[in-house]
Amino acid sequence: MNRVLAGALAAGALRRTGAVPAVCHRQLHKSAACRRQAGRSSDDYGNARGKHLIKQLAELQIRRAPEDAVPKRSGDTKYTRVTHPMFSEWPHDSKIDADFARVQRQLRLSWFKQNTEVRKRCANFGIDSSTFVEWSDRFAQAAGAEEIETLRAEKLVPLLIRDGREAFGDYIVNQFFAFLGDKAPHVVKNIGYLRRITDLRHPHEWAATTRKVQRRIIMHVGPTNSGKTYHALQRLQQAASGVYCSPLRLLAYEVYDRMTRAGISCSLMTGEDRRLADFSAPGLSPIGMSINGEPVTQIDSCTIEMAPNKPYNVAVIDEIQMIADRQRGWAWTNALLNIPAAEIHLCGEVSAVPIVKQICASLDEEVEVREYARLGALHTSNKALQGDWSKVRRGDCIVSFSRKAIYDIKSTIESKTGLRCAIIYGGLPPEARVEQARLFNDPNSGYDVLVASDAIGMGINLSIKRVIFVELSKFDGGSMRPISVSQTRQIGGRAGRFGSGAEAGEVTTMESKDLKHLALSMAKQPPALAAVGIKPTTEAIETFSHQFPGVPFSQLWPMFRDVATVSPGYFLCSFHEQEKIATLVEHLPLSVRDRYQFIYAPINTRSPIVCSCLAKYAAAVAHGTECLVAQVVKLPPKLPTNRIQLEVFEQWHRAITLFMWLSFHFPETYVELDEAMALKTDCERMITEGLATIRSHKKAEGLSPKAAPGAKDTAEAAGKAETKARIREMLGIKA
Ligand SMILES: Nc1ncnc2c1ncn2[C@@H]1O[C@H](COP(=O)(O)OP(=O)(O)OP(=O)(O)O)[C@@H](O)[C@H]1O
Repeated sequence: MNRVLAGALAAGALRRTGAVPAVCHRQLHKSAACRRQAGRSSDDYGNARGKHLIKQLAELQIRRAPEDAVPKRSGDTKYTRVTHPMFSEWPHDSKIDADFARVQRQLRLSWFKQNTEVRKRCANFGIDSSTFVEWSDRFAQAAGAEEIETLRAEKLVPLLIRDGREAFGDYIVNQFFAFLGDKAPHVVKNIGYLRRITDLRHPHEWAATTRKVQRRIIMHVGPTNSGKTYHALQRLQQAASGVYCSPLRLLAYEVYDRMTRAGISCSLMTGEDRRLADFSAPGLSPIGMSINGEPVTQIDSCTIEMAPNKPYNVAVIDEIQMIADRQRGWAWTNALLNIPAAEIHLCGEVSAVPIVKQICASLDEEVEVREYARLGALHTSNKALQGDWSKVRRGDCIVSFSRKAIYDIKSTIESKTGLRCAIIYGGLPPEARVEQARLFNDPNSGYDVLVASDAIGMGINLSIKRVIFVELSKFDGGSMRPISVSQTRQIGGRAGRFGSGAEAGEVTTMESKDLKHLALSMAKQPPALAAVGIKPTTEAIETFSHQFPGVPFSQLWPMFRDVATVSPGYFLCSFHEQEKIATLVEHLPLSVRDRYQFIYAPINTRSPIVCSCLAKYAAAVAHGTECLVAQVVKLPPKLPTNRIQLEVFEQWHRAITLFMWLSFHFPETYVELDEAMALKTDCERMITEGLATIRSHKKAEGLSPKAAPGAKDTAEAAGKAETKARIREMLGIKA
């Protein structure tokens, strides 16, 4: 079958087998002339085609009906089209899946051979065009003949479905270099050495001292609101020394606050904020020892990226399922592998159990699993709101994933129901999110409803009675993707928080068409995690860079990824954001180490203000001068009066927190930490005051309920143009 497929592919005969829809075939063989006519480069074309194929996959997932699939047509018993949201976690266990999957893989391999971006990446290693054609052909043939273990359909298809086109493309290129290293080492100069220095197969060996510690791993798993974190924190509170590792600054601060209030000396370490434990209590000296020499309780609360490698009695790592996150997963892996604590408590979803057990087994460490049931009932309603915003009531949380839609929904609800809405989304500073949550939770604040994005999925205690999903798909930077089962459950599970006064929670959707999918997701366990993220060490990047003198850092980074090797059960975290940052500071004379620091700065490269500030900040390090926050950050003098102006403040806030983050990495350059903190507080005040007064320009009365989110608004467009002009002015960019 595989040979047949491989041959068929080469002969362009896939379509005749009936295995691939005609449209795919046409897409694959569209001529260069067509591309020119469409005004696209061949690269763009490659991407568009990739997108198209992914869409085809979504629409054409023909397989045997699983027990929980939604039948599209009555009487269709043999096959069913399974789309959203099961698509994001497509099981691949039946025969037809495997066959279909092989076809998809062939399509991707074919894409690989034709993609100009791939050719460019190979050219970075000195592979010329004809050599590429020869060896990519052999590679595709070997894969088609199932000769390459790592390219078997069972492995590739979940990867494609779960992680998307970009990660999949990276994986194929990486496997191509592995193939060359094996079969044609002469094609790439020094390939053996390059693969040795990019060998990341043994991450547990990076912390040799931890391996000497006898560790006990305890996993607290269960659905949201089941008391997992509560139990782990109870244990931490009793420990003589310990650390809490949080996915969010907000949560790290909450634990710091909780410990300090309980009279336990606790320090806080986040990227932007460091607070030492208060040893001013009588009998305690500043080094953490009581006067008679007995050690005192010392707890550290930190964000996961800051997890220190120092000995503790107890370490708590929260939201362990994030270990599989494509961007940040490495931080959880580092914490799990490296913290030398006698007891490690992991809190999170049950989906993380198998992979954690697998990793710990390789370390000869046993895992004890404690499962918890949800505290308080949660049910999925069998009725949607059917687009009727007047049905929104007190205690509801409306969930949408676009910032603009959130403001529009707020405006619509306020005008249609007279209820007042608080709002929470990822772009708001954590302090403003806490304030909005407080307003929503406080029955006397005058706020009744919450309109929020998935930012509520973690870390904020909310007294929500009912969660209403306006949509179940989210833009992931490249395309709209259904949110995963895990995300849906995490967000939906916010309804009926234990101890919030709303013990029985309800989940529903705005539109009836989404209700079935919501019910499926809420009833389903997220699938077991397949792999955990890692990132290369600075030393590995440094050694690699010496092999390519003169090659820009932004290019070095993907080159490293192309040849690196990781063990099964691990993946290299996405570098795409890092590549963008590397490009921003490319022109500056920075050392490899300094560049490495900058590219892991926690910034959103879609924010023009933050990007511009980063370049200015980095210039100070490169030129050895001091950088004063006031020289770079220029807060607008007036309060924001619309959401576009508010966005400018949000961006400035991120620029200030970036300054604070850098001040811990380059203390001699960024010296005005106190001034930065004052500016940050000022910015937060203006955002909070702005939020209280902002109303959409739109007359929501006249809008149809469905049109409310995402509707065009000319006043806002004018506001946007004005704000853009202001941003340009502030950044000194000519129009
Ligand atoms: N045994 C308990 N006694 C008192 N309060 C509890 C208990 N268990 C949990 N809680 C409270 O219930 C709420 C939910 O608990 P917790 O945050 O530990 O749940 P979780 O399973 O970690 O949920 P999530 O994953 O959503 O954070 C918290 O406010 C917590 O303090």
